[in-house]
Amino acid sequence: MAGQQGHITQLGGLLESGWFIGKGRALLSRSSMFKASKGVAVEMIERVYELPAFHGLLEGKIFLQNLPSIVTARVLDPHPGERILDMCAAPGGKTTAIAVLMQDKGEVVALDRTHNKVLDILNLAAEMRLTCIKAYKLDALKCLLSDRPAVISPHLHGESLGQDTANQPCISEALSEKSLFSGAELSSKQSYLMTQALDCFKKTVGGGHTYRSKALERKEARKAKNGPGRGQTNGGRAVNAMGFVPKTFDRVLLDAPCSALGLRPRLFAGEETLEGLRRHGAYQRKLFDQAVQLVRPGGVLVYSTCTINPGENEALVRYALDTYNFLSLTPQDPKIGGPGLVGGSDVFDGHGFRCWLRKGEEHLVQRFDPSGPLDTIGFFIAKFKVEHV
Ligand SMILES: C[S@@+](CC[C@H](N)C(=O)[O-])C[C@H]1O[C@@H](n2cnc3c(N)ncnc32)[C@H](O)[C@@H]1O
Repeated sequence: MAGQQGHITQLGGLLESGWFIGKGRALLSRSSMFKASKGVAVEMIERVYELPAFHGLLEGKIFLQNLPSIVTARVLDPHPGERILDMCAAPGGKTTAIAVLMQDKGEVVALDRTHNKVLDILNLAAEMRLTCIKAYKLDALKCLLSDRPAVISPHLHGESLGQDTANQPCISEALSEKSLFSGAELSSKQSYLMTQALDCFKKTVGGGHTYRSKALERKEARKAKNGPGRGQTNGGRAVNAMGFVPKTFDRVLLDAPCSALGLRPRLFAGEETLEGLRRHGAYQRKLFDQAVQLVRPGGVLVYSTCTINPGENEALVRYALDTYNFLSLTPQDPKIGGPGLVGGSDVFDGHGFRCWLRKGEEHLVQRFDPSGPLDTIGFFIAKFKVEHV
């Protein structure tokens, strides 16, 4: 694309490998376009394709997804009736794709650490009329109940307990015989926590002696007047989760926050430093350490990113396989992306990101190259079988 502010610009071109998508008037100078992170750069005045905007159109029926995102949900291979965890879920693209594949039967637990993003997930689920999605606000670095101090969080008392007991994961875990008594060996800390949660539940709800704070009474009055609010939220408030019992999910998806170096179009690039890339890698490993413990024996863990940085992709796989001997890479279906990178690079030395895949492992992952013929965003998917006992 060429042009100066105010000039008519041809977008795209009639190149053999490209498209002519129309003519537009540049509203910013070329240099401002590449500096601005927001705003309208070009006003389209003549289009070849009159494509409508997808968002807001056919609400609940269409949700625009990148091809690798759909592939990720399919690679996870969720089945109706299963219990799935989507650890970093907002805005819920993959969460909803998973729920659709499960025919809305079973449970998809979707987490995000940001309150409003949890509301986005709930809104999207409500829009698509998917009832098996339960979204909670939780820092996925603190997903494991065994990591919590052996005290009951204040949110178990009073208001939130009275409002939405069914949606409190720790309580529903505590009440679920499956989690409490079948197979999952609980540490003394977890048992203590469970007992406390049960006691708390019996005292406040089960026994009929419900404690009702003034704040709860005010909230209930508002709810009676205004309706229940959006989705499963309490009048627009996301529910906090405390964490989950280890080894209780059939499948876990970690679609990790990343450097997003695969995203296209990317008008503003060049912010990342090597140190920043390393920080992403370190953060992803911490999230992975949580994810791996939540999968039941024989279950599946899928790790994905929308970056092309091997330090966040192949190096994470190396870390996973070298750290957890009960993990193995498992073939993916569908397999559309190319092979992963074998070897390593000294550029990533010093923080354990130097080593990537070993020969033979490259075909068990999918790497989507944004400059390749598939014309997708850059993306990476690894699928692990979890065999711990
Ligand atoms: C790559 S996006 C997820 C995209 C989403 N899976 C989808 O397909 O729609 C990463 C998300 O992780 C969330 N996140 C980052 N750190 C987190 C943490 N410690 N706990 C929970 N969520 C986190 C961010 O808020 C962001 O929404």
